[in-house]
Amino acid sequence: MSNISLELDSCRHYLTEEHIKKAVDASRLLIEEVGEGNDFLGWKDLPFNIAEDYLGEVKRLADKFKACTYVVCIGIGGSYLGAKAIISALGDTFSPYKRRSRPFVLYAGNNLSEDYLYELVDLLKGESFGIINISKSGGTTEPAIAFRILNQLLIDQVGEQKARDLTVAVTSPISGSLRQYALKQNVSMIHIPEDVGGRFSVFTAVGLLPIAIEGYDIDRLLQGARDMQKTTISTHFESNISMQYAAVRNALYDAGRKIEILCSFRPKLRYFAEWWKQLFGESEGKCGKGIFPASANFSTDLHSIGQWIQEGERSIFETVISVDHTKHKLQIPSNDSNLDNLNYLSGRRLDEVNKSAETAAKLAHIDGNVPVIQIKMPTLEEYYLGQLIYFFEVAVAISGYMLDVNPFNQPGVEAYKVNMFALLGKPGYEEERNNILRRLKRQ
Ligand SMILES: O=P(O)(O)OC[C@H]1O[C@H](O)[C@H](O)[C@@H](O)[C@@H]1O
Repeated sequence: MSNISLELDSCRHYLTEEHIKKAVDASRLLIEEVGEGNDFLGWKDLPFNIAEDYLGEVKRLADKFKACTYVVCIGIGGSYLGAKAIISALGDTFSPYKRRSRPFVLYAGNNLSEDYLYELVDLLKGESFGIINISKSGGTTEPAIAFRILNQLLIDQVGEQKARDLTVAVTSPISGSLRQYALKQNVSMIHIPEDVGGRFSVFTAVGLLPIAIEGYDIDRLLQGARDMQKTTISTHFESNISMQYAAVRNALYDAGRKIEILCSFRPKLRYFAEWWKQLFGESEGKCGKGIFPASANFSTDLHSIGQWIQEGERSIFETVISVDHTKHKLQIPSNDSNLDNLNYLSGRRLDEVNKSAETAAKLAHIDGNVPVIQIKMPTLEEYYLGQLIYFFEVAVAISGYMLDVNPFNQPGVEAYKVNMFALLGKPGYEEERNNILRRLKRQ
């Protein structure tokens, strides 16, 4: 079985002995569990430690929804991005418009848009649907509001008892209002281990349950993660691609490359990049430090921000996820009139054109002084996606430690929440409310 690999040709010269040493030291902190945030390292051994009972329960809960047309996955941040990343990478791009034998997973609670929820409710009216409500803390505002609205719709459509049967709560085993709700209402509940943070939770029910509902192979996903764990939980620089990636991106950062653009020529990886942005953004962006994680979808974006990438400020580097094989084959047909001048491509696979675009962009960007890191994966299958997720999880932990920040907290996310609660008049925020109202009057 081949593996995901890393190619650093255009940026290896940025690496110094000092960066390599820092990366080895950071790996040691992770492996010996003595770095900051070491009470949130449950993700590290999850692929090996996940109990058969727990996995069995995930599969049983997924089966509960078999007869539903839709299952709404309610959650925000780490509580939906991993599932959406994997499901989008594995799925048929046009599945919303095709007949399916499995339930279709929809997402809610990741924004506060009234139109979004109205339109979702409108779609679900009269349809058979279920809800998985995912929140580690159990009290995040966006998913809580979405659940209140969708739960009411479900009760109106099928009655209280059936609505309970069609709901699963994925939350903390200890505290939070979602847990209290599930206990009081006798709703099925599966826990997120306390020592696994939201953005590291793909290999818990947070990611596994929606992925299993869509019918994908969660055992293969975990196998990929396990195989990646064997080489990345190690201090051996030459064989540890997570450590190499962490080292080179820190070297690039020290050389003034403050923005990393995760790119791919596969639209199916668009949401993978969204998952990656949360993982790296929340883990590293603190204490006035951190690479800004951005993303681009090529070749689409070569026709928009491609200009900036080629000739704009040289503060960027690119990390390209290259996928070797497609799932389907499609040839470009010949055409007698050749009015579009495309006959030189007749009979050739579209993937050949896509790969040429990828090589062309890589060379052009290197020529334009953009360092390019390449991550190669054989196909978009569960096994390799499991590898890729785990590869990035280890990399961000090492990279964060190299930067001397705690990669496992996200204190900055609270700031907007406090202001929002104050503005909305949430009990307990009276003083903040007075301050913020005074401040707004002044503006
Ligand atoms: O799962 P929850 O507790 O609802 O949290 C959902 C998300 O929101 C928080 O504000 C954090 O920034 C994220 O790291 C987290 O994944």
